[in-house]
Amino acid sequence: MTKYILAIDQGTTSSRAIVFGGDRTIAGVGQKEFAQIFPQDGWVEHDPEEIWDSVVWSIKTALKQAGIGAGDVAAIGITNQRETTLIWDRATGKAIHNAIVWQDRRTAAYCAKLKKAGHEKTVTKKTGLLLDPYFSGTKVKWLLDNVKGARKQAEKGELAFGTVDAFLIWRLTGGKVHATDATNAGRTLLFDIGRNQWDKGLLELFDVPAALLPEVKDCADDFGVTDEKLFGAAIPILGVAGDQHAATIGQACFQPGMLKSTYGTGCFALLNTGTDMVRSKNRLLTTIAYRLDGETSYALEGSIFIAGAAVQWIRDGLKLVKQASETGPLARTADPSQNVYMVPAFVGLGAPWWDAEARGAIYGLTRNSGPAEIAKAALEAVCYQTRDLLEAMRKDWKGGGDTVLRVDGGMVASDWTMQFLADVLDAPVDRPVILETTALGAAWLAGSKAGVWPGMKEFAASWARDKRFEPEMDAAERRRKVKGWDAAVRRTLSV
Ligand SMILES: Nc1ncnc2c1ncn2[C@@H]1O[C@H](COP(=O)(O)OP(=O)(O)O)[C@@H](O)[C@H]1O
Ligand SMILES: O=P(O)(O)OC[C@H](O)CO
Repeated sequence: MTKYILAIDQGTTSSRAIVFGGDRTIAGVGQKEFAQIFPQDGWVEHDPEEIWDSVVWSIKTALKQAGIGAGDVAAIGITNQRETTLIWDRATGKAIHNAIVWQDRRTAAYCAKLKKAGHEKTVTKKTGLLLDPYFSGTKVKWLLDNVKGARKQAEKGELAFGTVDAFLIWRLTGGKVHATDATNAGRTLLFDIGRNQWDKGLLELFDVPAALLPEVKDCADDFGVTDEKLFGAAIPILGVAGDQHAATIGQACFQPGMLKSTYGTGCFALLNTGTDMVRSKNRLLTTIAYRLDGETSYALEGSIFIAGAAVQWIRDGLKLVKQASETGPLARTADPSQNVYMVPAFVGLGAPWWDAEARGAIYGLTRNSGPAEIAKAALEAVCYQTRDLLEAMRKDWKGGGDTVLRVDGGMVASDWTMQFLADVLDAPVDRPVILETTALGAAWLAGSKAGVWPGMKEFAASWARDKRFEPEMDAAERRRKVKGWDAAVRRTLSV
């Protein structure tokens, strides 16, 4: 029996497909970036066809690189940028509008209105989330209200809503399956994470017809088979999880108290709290970590909207470097006597501030400040923000944030950043050998379901560390730096 597993990692800036061999090493990779569309201040969109084309291209490339055909693949696992919202026509499979990306703030005023009317408490109780434009619910309403004829069509059952996973499942199965998994459903504002079902009251509040919704399945489940015409053979889709949940799995954070943080476009820290649905008193989110065999494990989550995106801005916007990897070495050359802080609130601030109207700022510039100081401030900002999240976790859950932080995502390639992270957290930071933890998590879901990969225990035991970063900064210096950061954030908040 074939043991190859194909993971599709559909991220914010690129789509990746990775073929894992039976020994869980990478046999082939395909990756394609796609356009970020910014129609207005605070709006972010993706072209659904570009997402689809980049996924198909990546799959074909990964299979070719691995030297195998679709018939050699035992199963597919899908993981995806979460919350990004699509609505498509069930008859044609065509989306009715560009995808509205998780970073998009167009529904900020509507969220503020709902908050003012006192709805946040109920919403948080059911969903573990907050009334913020980040999540899908208000994006769905925006599409139904702003695309001509959409609401009528939705009510007649002619349209389908989904996050990117559901859209890909629909396309991959040739329109046969309309399904998502519990982790993705849990980010929509429409799903009760305690009762594990779509919630009638929330659908009414956000004015979303039930006819739009996908079926919600476990993370390791039967999501149909790919249309044979696509890759030459039908492949079963057996695993699905939002990317941060897949990274939690890929990092083997299966025990309560284990913590991971992923540094891609944004940064997302998840603390496994087991079957305990911990309620945050510090504006963190309660989220489904994963749902396996009908049993739900929960996590506390801190979400930062801009991490690697600040590095991209330094590369593409300011053109201070040619490659993202040059930012760490550049930061190393910065003048240590300068106190430059960047608060990268390009699309508002996420946890624990949740300020949709805040915008980015740089403080402490002098005539001597240059590219090195700005690059350093951008990398440091990601670390300070992680500290803010961990401080909140420590308050919310005994033992929360006191363990080693397992890190992954594009940015963790920067040793300089990881050392500064350990320094400001005053905690060890572990970087694993396999940095593609998100894809690995999706592959494990599919591989274990297919019976070709080991169960949770054996998989967790195979997690291997590449490098541990120990804190080296002295306490007084840490306090001084964090104080400066706190002041910079205060000056950036919109209210
Ligand atoms: N060596 C590096 N130093 C700092 N940032 C990096 C480095 N390599 C990649 N990045 C940043 O990491 C991000 C890409 O990470 P990735 O996990 O692929 O993101 P996503 O899944 O959100 O598309 C980019 O924003 C890029 O700027
Ligand atoms: O594309 P990423 O890796 O930054 O992840 C996006 C998140 O899932 C958004 O919630």
